[in-house]
This record gives sequence, structure tokens and C-alpha cells, in this order.
Amino acid sequence: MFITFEGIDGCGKSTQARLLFELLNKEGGAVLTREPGGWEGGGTLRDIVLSGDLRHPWSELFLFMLDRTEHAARVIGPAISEGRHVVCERYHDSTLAYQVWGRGMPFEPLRDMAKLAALPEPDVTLFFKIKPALALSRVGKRGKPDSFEREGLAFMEKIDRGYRSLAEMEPRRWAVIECGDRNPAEIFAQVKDVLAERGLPL
Ligand SMILES: Nc1ncnc2c1ncn2[C@@H]1O[C@H](COP(=O)(O)OP(=O)(O)OP(=O)(O)O)[C@@H](O)[C@H]1O
Ligand SMILES: Cc1cn([C@H]2C[C@H](O)[C@@H](COP(=O)(O)O)O2)c(=O)[nH]c1=O
Repeated sequence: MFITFEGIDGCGKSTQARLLFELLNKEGGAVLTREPGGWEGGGTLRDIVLSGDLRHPWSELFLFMLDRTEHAARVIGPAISEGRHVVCERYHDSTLAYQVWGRGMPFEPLRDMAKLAALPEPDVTLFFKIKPALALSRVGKRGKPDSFEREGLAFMEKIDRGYRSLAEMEPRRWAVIECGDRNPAEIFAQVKDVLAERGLPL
């Protein structure tokens, strides 16, 4: 199964993705990956796109797409073909939430890029829904924020609206995980319930 994890910065995706990966990988074979940068060579691209140095929104978009197409070709596609479970932090929906709702780029052309590039479609997308102020307060306690985290609360509220809209558009693929102020174990229990409902009992 190809499972993507989505949500604003600091929502808890990495924490939950790791818990799921550890469970799925008990007998080996599962893949835990992320965007941007989840392929050999992707680290440099990640540094550039998160640096805040790019001057045109389309440069940012093209770098995220370049990262994704290589990631799909080198990591995600082969793993799916081998029948492995793939747990991926962020995927094309991050582009829709951040570049469309966040940066104001056009929805339909960006949505259609995934089909044009023949990207693998996720079986399930988990949206970790959290109050933007709470997520940002967690991000603030971490080290140096990246360029998106530095955009602040109003920006994260736009991204949050984007994710809510995307989840409403495709309820068969998306599952909303209400994080509230629950601890990681409580949230993970809901992740397992949702995946069981979607055909992956854990
Ligand atoms: N349920 C939770 N309750 C309290 N703190 C949490 C919870 N889940 C994660 N955290 C903490 O919040 C911070 C952000 O969590 P995490 O890195 O998992 O989020 P993320 O969505 O992957 O963030 P980003 O997208 O910015 O990398 C971390 O310090 C993590 O330990
Ligand atoms: C894939 C992707 C990511 N982003 C943004 C979202 C985050 O602010 C950063 C990635 O940082 P994280 O700590 O790994 O979550 O990049 C984006 O704007 N568009 C995308 O397609």
C-alpha cells in the first residue's frame, strides 16, 4: 500500500510516519521516505528549495516537481512494483496545499501535473489536522525554521484551508486525523483504525 502523510509544518507527521513504518516493517521490506529530498541526491535539492533564496514561485514549483518525479522513479515506483508498503511524508498534495493555497498558483494545472507525469497515486492520504497556532508553537521549539515555517501563522492558516478543501474533494482517498492536543499514542491508535477501515489491518 502507498500511504502519504500530509499536514502543516509541525502537525506531527514525522512522528506518526515513523510509528507506522516501525509496525509495517516488523518483518522488513517496508519503505519510509519523504519529500522533498527522499532519494539519493535529493538532499541538495531539498536544501535549495527550502533555503528561501528562490525568487520566482515557478522555480520553487519546478524544483518540487523535479524532486517528486525522481523520487517516484527511483524510490516509490520500484517499491510499489515489488509489493512493498511505502510510507511517504508529503507528496503531490503538499504542492497543492503550499503552492496553490499558500503561494496563490493556479489549482488545475498544478493538480494535472501529477497525471501528466504519470506519478503513482497514493492508496490512502492521511491529513493530520491541527490548529496552526499549536503546530507553529511546536515548530518554534525546534531548531532553525525553514523558509515556509518563517512565513508565519497567516500563511499556515491558508495551507490548513487548502488541506481541508483537498480532503473534501476526494474523501475516498483522504482520511482526516483530528490531532487536537492528543498525545502521539492516541493519534496513532486512530491511524491504525483508519488503515484497518481501508483494508490494512494492523
Ligand atoms: N501528539 C503530539 N503532542 C505533542 N508534541 C508532539 C506530538 N507529535 C509530535 N510532537 C512534537 O512536535 C514536533 C513536530 O513533530 P513532527 O516533527 O512529527 O512534525 P512534522 O509534521 O513532521 O513537522 P515538519 O513538517 O515541520 O517536519 C516535534 O518536536 C515532536 O516531538
Ligand atoms: C513536498 C513539498 C513541501 N513543501 C514545503 C512544506 C514544508 O514547509 C517544507 C518541507 O519541510 P518538512 O520539514 O519536510 O515538512 O516544504 C512545499 O511547499 N511543497 C511541496 O511540494
